[in-house]
Amino acid sequence: MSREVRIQPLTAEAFAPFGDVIEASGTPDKMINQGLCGRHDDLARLDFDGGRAGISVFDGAPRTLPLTLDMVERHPEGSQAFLPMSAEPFLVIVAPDNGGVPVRPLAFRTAPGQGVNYHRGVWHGVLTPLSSPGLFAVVDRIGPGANLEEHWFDTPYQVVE
Ligand SMILES: NC(=O)N[C@@H](O)C(=O)O
Ligand code: NI
Repeated sequence: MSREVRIQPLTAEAFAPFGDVIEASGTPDKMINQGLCGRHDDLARLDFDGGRAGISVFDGAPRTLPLTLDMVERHPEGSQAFLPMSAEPFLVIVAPDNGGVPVRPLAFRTAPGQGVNYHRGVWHGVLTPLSSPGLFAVVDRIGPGANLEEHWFDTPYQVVE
């Protein structure tokens, strides 16, 4: 079976088994600030078991395509959200789990203005900007323990356009 993974556009529906797409889509849940701001409310399921929520900034080096994907990781005790601090698309890679092992991954390209929240324990590729600046606000668990499990594929996948 081919080890090529084709990139697809990110949609909330396709990403739903893995997490939440964070974006201002459709009608705001409410208008605030004297009608000058639309609030798109409560867009992500957050989880920080045994810890607390933290906000960090990641400054990621941009990657080129095709991308050799040799590892995915997961955070057993918490969710992890990536909110781009630029309008540049980035690559989102996730993989279904089969008995504690990730199977064939999926790759998505975000649209400008889209962020993602990986649900607790979901296999994902590490932050993969596609251009500079690779700046992201990251909301994830701050607490004891590594909260990190890595899986290195015996044979890497090639993520392609
Ligand atoms: N290790 C770390 O903080 N970052 C990764 O979890 C990632 O998903 O990029
Ligand atoms: Ni992560």
